[in-house]
Amino acid sequence: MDHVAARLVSGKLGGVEVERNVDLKRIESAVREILIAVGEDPDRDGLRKTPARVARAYAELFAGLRVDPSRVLTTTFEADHEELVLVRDIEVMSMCEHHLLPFHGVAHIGYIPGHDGRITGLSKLARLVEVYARRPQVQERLNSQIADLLMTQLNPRGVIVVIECEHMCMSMRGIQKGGSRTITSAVRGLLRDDAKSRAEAMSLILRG
Ligand SMILES: Nc1nc2c(ncn2[C@@H]2O[C@H](COP(=O)(O)OP(=O)(O)OP(=O)(O)O)[C@@H](O)[C@H]2O)c(=O)[nH]1
Ligand SMILES: [Zn+2]
Repeated sequence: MDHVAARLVSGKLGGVEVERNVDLKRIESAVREILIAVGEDPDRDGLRKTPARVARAYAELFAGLRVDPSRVLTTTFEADHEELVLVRDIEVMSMCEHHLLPFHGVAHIGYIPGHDGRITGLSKLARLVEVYARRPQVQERLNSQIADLLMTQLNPRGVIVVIECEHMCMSMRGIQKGGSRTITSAVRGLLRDDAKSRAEAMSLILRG
């Protein structure tokens, strides 16, 4: 197995090099065992390559475990902008750590730059979502990890992250309530402490 494929298709996630390879063979043998355990024949034509496919898919879906998120926001600019910057509807695709089933939806990320007026590239916010989402996750942790890293690295006056997702573990199995969306939020700094700033950000987020 070539090393780039073992890491991820491109070898990069969130614009950052994926650090370690994944043990594809180990995933393959585990998937083969699962297929046998659920009553399938892993040697039938349609399933013969499935363990290897799932291994490559998992290498991709969990590549965020092998990327250092603090390397995503390295580009910052002087912009002399001290008001809210908000990127809405950033696609989120993650895997629930309880059932290893997907949850998907959108993230809205806003921040008020620090007094130095430094901002980051807009795409970096989406890249940060990607790195944290490609791990076994719960929505709440995904949400606070994004907010906390922005606070630490960008040194802004405030951060707000709102995530809305549908969880396949609630739609396809268990309670089977398709279409329900879970909304979580994390607010930090001025956006937590100042009701007017928070209300302004929330109204922009909820407008869509
Ligand atoms: N808070 C939170 N819960 C989640 C998330 N994803 C899945 N869950 C929940 O995790 C819980 C796991 O509950 P358990 O009782 O241990 O597992 P279970 O028997 O499969 O639960 P059911 O889904 O109710 O059938 C479920 O209530 C899921 O809905 C998430 O991102 N955040
Ligand atoms: Zn789940």
